[in-house]
Amino acid sequence: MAYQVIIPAAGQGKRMEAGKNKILLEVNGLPVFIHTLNVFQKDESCKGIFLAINPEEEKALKEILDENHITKVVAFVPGGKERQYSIYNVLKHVRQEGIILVHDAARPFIDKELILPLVEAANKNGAAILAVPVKDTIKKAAGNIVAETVERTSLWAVQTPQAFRFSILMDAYKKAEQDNFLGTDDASLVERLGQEIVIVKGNYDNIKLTTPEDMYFAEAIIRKRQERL
Ligand SMILES: Nc1ccn([C@@H]2O[C@H](COP(=O)(O)OP(=O)(O)OP(=O)(O)O)[C@@H](O)[C@H]2O)c(=O)n1
Ligand SMILES: C[C@](O)(CO)[C@H](O)COP(=O)(O)O
Repeated sequence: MAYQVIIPAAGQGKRMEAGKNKILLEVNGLPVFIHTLNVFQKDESCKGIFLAINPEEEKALKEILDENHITKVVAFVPGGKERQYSIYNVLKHVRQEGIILVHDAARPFIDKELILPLVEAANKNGAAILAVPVKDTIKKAAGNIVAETVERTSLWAVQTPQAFRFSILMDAYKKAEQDNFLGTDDASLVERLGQEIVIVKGNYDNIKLTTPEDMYFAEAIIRKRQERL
């Protein structure tokens, strides 16, 4: 089933403390964002990649994409101050039909086998997200004092891709703009429409590279995958 994908890549990577956009860091000899885009480049169901970028990185990104034979990028759109604004900027450039995925450039280990069930769930239900059961106990706190232990069996650690019927996602973004609402994922905007969101169980390899230690987790994931070959 065909889809298009928005890949937000316009962050600064502050928490990675690398002094540059973390999606340009290399894992196993390739930039993080190339690992990510390769998955969609190789997926015949992916009919177009739309990138939110930092304009000052455009030339370098295009050179790297050419070197790696990534040919499906349809548009390079300037990102915004927040992840949500970057995605909204891109949405206005996407063909307004079918299923649209949003996937973080900073999540290079998405398993291609998970994309079809996610797209099918979004086609059937309107919206679907990848998530994994939380493994740690989660508590709410006031400062450093525990306020509440959150019951774990109903908790999920949400990932990307997140998949939507295009019209639903666009309506959600328009409402968030009208209401001046800022969310940390796209599904939180869609939930505000009263739209049901289906969870598709993902896997724990699909980490978001966020802080320095995530880079050695990344090396371990690559090694595990190479051993399987
Ligand atoms: N204004 C922003 C912020 C983030 N992103 C992208 O959204 C994804 C998830 O964001 P995050 O992990 O928070 O990346 P950064 O914002 O770069 O990280 P930090 O918050 O540490 O600066 C990343 O691929 C990032 O490039 C984006 O396109 N535009
Ligand atoms: C969208 C996301 O990856 C789902 O877990 C996450 O919310 C992004 O958070 P970030 O702080 O913008 O990286």
